Amino acid sequence: MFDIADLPDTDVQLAPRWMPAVEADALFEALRADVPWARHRLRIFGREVEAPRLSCWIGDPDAMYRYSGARFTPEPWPAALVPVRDAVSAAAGVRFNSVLANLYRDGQDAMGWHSDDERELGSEPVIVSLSLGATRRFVLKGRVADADGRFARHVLELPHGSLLVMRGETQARFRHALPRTARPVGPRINLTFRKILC
Ligand SMILES: O=C(O)CCC(=O)C(=O)O
Ligand SMILES: [Fe+2]
Repeated sequence: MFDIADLPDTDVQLAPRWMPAVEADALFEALRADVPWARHRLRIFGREVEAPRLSCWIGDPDAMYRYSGARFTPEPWPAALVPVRDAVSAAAGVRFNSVLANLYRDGQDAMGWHSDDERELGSEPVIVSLSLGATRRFVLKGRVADADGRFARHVLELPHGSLLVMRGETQARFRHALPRTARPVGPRINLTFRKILC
Protein backbone atom coordinates (compact mmCIF):
# COMPACT_ATOMS: atom_id res chain seq x y z
CA MET A 1 0.00 0.00 0.00
CA PHE A 2 1.12 3.58 -0.51
CA ASP A 3 -0.01 6.97 0.75
CA ILE A 4 -1.32 5.61 4.04
CA ALA A 5 -2.57 7.90 6.81
CA ASP A 6 -2.57 6.61 10.40
CA LEU A 7 -5.38 7.91 12.54
CA PRO A 8 -3.76 9.03 15.83
CA ASP A 9 -4.37 6.89 18.96
CA THR A 10 -6.13 4.20 16.96
CA ASP A 11 -5.37 1.07 15.02
CA VAL A 12 -7.00 2.59 11.92
CA GLN A 13 -5.31 3.36 8.62
CA LEU A 14 -6.61 4.90 5.42
CA ALA A 15 -5.06 4.55 1.97
CA PRO A 16 -7.10 7.18 0.05
CA ARG A 17 -5.92 6.17 -3.42
CA TRP A 18 -5.47 2.43 -2.98
CA MET A 19 -7.22 1.36 -6.20
CA PRO A 20 -6.56 3.30 -9.45
CA ALA A 21 -9.65 5.26 -10.52
CA VAL A 22 -10.20 3.41 -13.83
CA GLU A 23 -10.10 0.06 -12.04
CA ALA A 24 -12.44 1.36 -9.35
CA ASP A 25 -14.85 2.66 -12.05
CA ALA A 26 -14.98 -0.79 -13.69
CA LEU A 27 -15.44 -2.58 -10.36
CA PHE A 28 -18.26 -0.24 -9.35
CA GLU A 29 -20.15 -0.89 -12.60
CA ALA A 30 -19.57 -4.67 -12.47
CA LEU A 31 -20.79 -4.93 -8.87
CA ARG A 32 -23.78 -2.66 -9.41
CA ALA A 33 -24.89 -4.94 -12.28
CA ASP A 34 -23.88 -8.40 -10.99
CA VAL A 35 -24.52 -8.42 -7.22
CA PRO A 36 -28.01 -9.62 -6.19
CA TRP A 37 -28.75 -6.50 -4.10
CA ALA A 38 -31.51 -6.77 -1.53
CA ARG A 39 -32.94 -4.77 1.28
CA HIS A 40 -31.96 -6.65 4.45
CA ARG A 41 -34.35 -6.76 7.38
CA LEU A 42 -32.66 -6.01 10.69
CA ARG A 43 -33.85 -6.49 14.24
CA ILE A 44 -33.38 -3.38 16.36
CA PHE A 45 -34.61 -3.46 19.97
CA GLY A 46 -36.84 -6.41 19.08
CA ARG A 47 -38.44 -4.69 16.07
CA GLU A 48 -37.92 -5.70 12.46
CA VAL A 49 -36.98 -2.79 10.22
CA GLU A 50 -35.73 -2.52 6.66
CA ALA A 51 -32.13 -1.34 6.38
CA PRO A 52 -31.79 2.08 4.69
CA ARG A 53 -29.51 0.73 1.94
CA LEU A 54 -29.14 -2.33 -0.32
CA SER A 55 -26.85 -5.14 0.80
CA CYS A 56 -25.46 -8.53 -0.11
CA TRP A 57 -23.51 -11.01 1.98
CA ILE A 58 -20.84 -12.70 -0.18
CA GLY A 59 -18.34 -15.37 0.78
CA ASP A 60 -17.08 -18.94 0.83
CA PRO A 61 -19.92 -21.47 1.33
CA ASP A 62 -18.97 -22.19 4.96
CA ALA A 63 -18.72 -18.51 5.98
CA MET A 64 -22.12 -18.25 7.73
CA TYR A 65 -22.78 -14.96 9.43
CA ARG A 66 -25.22 -13.55 11.98
CA TYR A 67 -25.80 -9.83 11.75
CA SER A 68 -28.34 -7.69 13.63
CA GLY A 69 -30.43 -10.73 14.51
CA ALA A 70 -30.48 -12.20 10.98
CA ARG A 71 -28.56 -15.18 9.57
CA PHE A 72 -27.00 -15.06 6.15
CA THR A 73 -25.86 -17.83 3.84
CA PRO A 74 -23.30 -16.18 1.60
CA GLU A 75 -23.81 -15.54 -2.09
CA PRO A 76 -20.90 -16.86 -4.21
CA TRP A 77 -18.06 -14.52 -5.15
CA PRO A 78 -18.81 -12.56 -8.37
CA ALA A 79 -15.94 -12.97 -10.86
CA ALA A 80 -15.01 -9.28 -10.64
CA LEU A 81 -14.49 -9.57 -6.88
CA VAL A 82 -12.09 -12.55 -6.81
CA PRO A 83 -8.90 -10.63 -7.74
CA VAL A 84 -9.97 -7.76 -5.48
CA ARG A 85 -10.46 -10.12 -2.52
CA ASP A 86 -6.98 -11.54 -3.14
CA ALA A 87 -5.35 -8.09 -3.41
CA VAL A 88 -7.10 -6.83 -0.27
CA SER A 89 -6.08 -10.00 1.59
CA ALA A 90 -2.46 -9.54 0.51
CA ALA A 91 -2.50 -5.86 1.52
CA ALA A 92 -3.87 -6.63 5.00
CA GLY A 93 -2.07 -9.93 5.57
CA VAL A 94 -5.37 -11.73 6.30
CA ARG A 95 -7.07 -14.39 4.16
CA PHE A 96 -10.59 -12.92 3.99
CA ASN A 97 -13.39 -15.45 3.35
CA SER A 98 -16.36 -13.09 3.18
CA VAL A 99 -17.48 -9.56 2.44
CA LEU A 100 -20.54 -7.49 3.25
CA ALA A 101 -21.39 -5.35 0.22
CA ASN A 102 -23.53 -2.26 0.73
CA LEU A 103 -25.03 0.00 -1.92
CA TYR A 104 -25.97 3.49 -0.74
CA ARG A 105 -28.23 4.77 -3.52
CA ASP A 106 -28.10 8.42 -2.41
CA GLY A 107 -27.53 10.60 0.65
CA GLN A 108 -30.62 9.21 2.38
CA ASP A 109 -29.09 5.73 2.52
CA ALA A 110 -26.88 5.26 5.56
CA MET A 111 -25.55 2.92 8.24
CA GLY A 112 -26.22 3.50 11.95
CA TRP A 113 -23.85 3.21 14.90
CA HIS A 114 -22.39 -0.24 15.42
CA SER A 115 -19.19 -2.20 15.97
CA ASP A 116 -18.22 -5.16 13.84
CA ASP A 117 -17.80 -7.33 16.92
CA GLU A 118 -19.86 -10.45 16.16
CA ARG A 119 -18.47 -13.52 17.87
CA GLU A 120 -17.64 -15.32 14.60
CA LEU A 121 -15.10 -12.58 13.79
CA GLY A 122 -12.94 -13.37 16.83
CA SER A 123 -11.73 -10.96 19.52
CA GLU A 124 -9.60 -8.50 17.51
CA PRO A 125 -10.91 -8.70 13.95
CA VAL A 126 -9.21 -7.09 10.99
CA ILE A 127 -11.91 -5.36 8.92
CA VAL A 128 -10.92 -3.86 5.59
CA SER A 129 -13.31 -1.50 3.84
CA LEU A 130 -13.06 -0.62 0.14
CA SER A 131 -15.13 2.35 -1.03
CA LEU A 132 -16.33 2.95 -4.60
CA GLY A 133 -18.39 5.78 -6.07
CA ALA A 134 -19.47 8.89 -4.21
CA THR A 135 -17.31 10.10 -1.33
CA ARG A 136 -19.14 9.74 2.00
CA ARG A 137 -18.29 10.63 5.58
CA PHE A 138 -17.39 7.82 7.99
CA VAL A 139 -17.40 8.55 11.72
CA LEU A 140 -15.75 6.67 14.60
CA LYS A 141 -16.89 7.40 18.15
CA GLY A 142 -15.28 6.10 21.36
CA ARG A 143 -17.45 3.68 23.35
CA VAL A 144 -16.09 4.86 26.70
CA ALA A 145 -15.18 8.34 27.88
CA ASP A 146 -11.54 9.26 28.47
CA ALA A 147 -10.18 10.61 31.78
CA ASP A 148 -11.64 14.06 30.98
CA GLY A 149 -15.11 12.62 30.35
CA ARG A 150 -14.81 13.10 26.59
CA PHE A 151 -15.62 10.59 23.87
CA ALA A 152 -13.05 10.34 21.09
CA ARG A 153 -14.47 11.19 17.66
CA HIS A 154 -12.83 10.81 14.26
CA VAL A 155 -14.36 11.86 10.95
CA LEU A 156 -12.96 10.45 7.70
CA GLU A 157 -13.94 11.09 4.09
CA LEU A 158 -13.83 7.83 2.13
CA PRO A 159 -13.21 8.56 -1.57
CA HIS A 160 -13.52 6.34 -4.67
CA GLY A 161 -10.89 3.59 -4.50
CA SER A 162 -9.92 4.17 -0.85
CA LEU A 163 -9.04 1.37 1.55
CA LEU A 164 -9.75 1.70 5.28
CA VAL A 165 -8.18 -0.83 7.64
CA MET A 166 -9.45 -1.33 11.22
CA ARG A 167 -7.45 -3.63 13.47
CA GLY A 168 -6.77 -4.66 17.05
CA GLU A 169 -9.04 -3.04 19.63
CA THR A 170 -10.83 -0.76 17.15
CA GLN A 171 -14.17 -2.63 17.34
CA ALA A 172 -13.94 -2.92 21.15
CA ARG A 173 -13.05 0.76 21.65
CA PHE A 174 -15.16 2.47 18.96
CA ARG A 175 -18.50 2.38 17.21
CA HIS A 176 -18.71 3.61 13.63
CA ALA A 177 -21.41 4.91 11.32
CA LEU A 178 -22.03 6.25 7.83
CA PRO A 179 -24.45 9.15 8.46
CA ARG A 180 -27.13 10.40 6.10
CA THR A 181 -26.31 13.60 4.25
CA ALA A 182 -28.52 16.34 2.79
CA ARG A 183 -25.82 17.08 0.21
CA PRO A 184 -26.63 15.77 -3.28
CA VAL A 185 -24.46 12.66 -3.58
CA GLY A 186 -24.41 9.89 -6.14
CA PRO A 187 -24.42 6.18 -5.41
CA ARG A 188 -21.66 4.53 -3.38
CA ILE A 189 -20.69 0.88 -2.95
CA ASN A 190 -18.77 -0.20 0.13
CA LEU A 191 -17.20 -3.62 0.65
CA THR A 192 -16.18 -4.65 4.18
CA PHE A 193 -13.97 -7.72 3.97
CA ARG A 194 -14.11 -10.03 6.98
CA LYS A 195 -12.64 -13.30 8.13
CA ILE A 196 -15.32 -15.54 9.62
CA LEU A 197 -13.82 -18.14 11.95
CA CYS A 198 -15.71 -21.24 10.81
O1 LIG B 1 -20.18 1.95 4.28
C1 LIG B 1 -19.26 2.06 5.09
O2 LIG B 1 -18.26 2.73 4.87
C2 LIG B 1 -19.36 1.33 6.42
C3 LIG B 1 -19.88 -0.06 6.31
C4 LIG B 1 -19.81 -0.79 7.62
O3 LIG B 1 -19.52 -0.25 8.64
C5 LIG B 1 -20.09 -2.23 7.64
O4 LIG B 1 -20.41 -2.81 6.59
O5 LIG B 1 -20.00 -2.82 8.72
FE1 LIG C 1 -19.10 -1.69 10.20
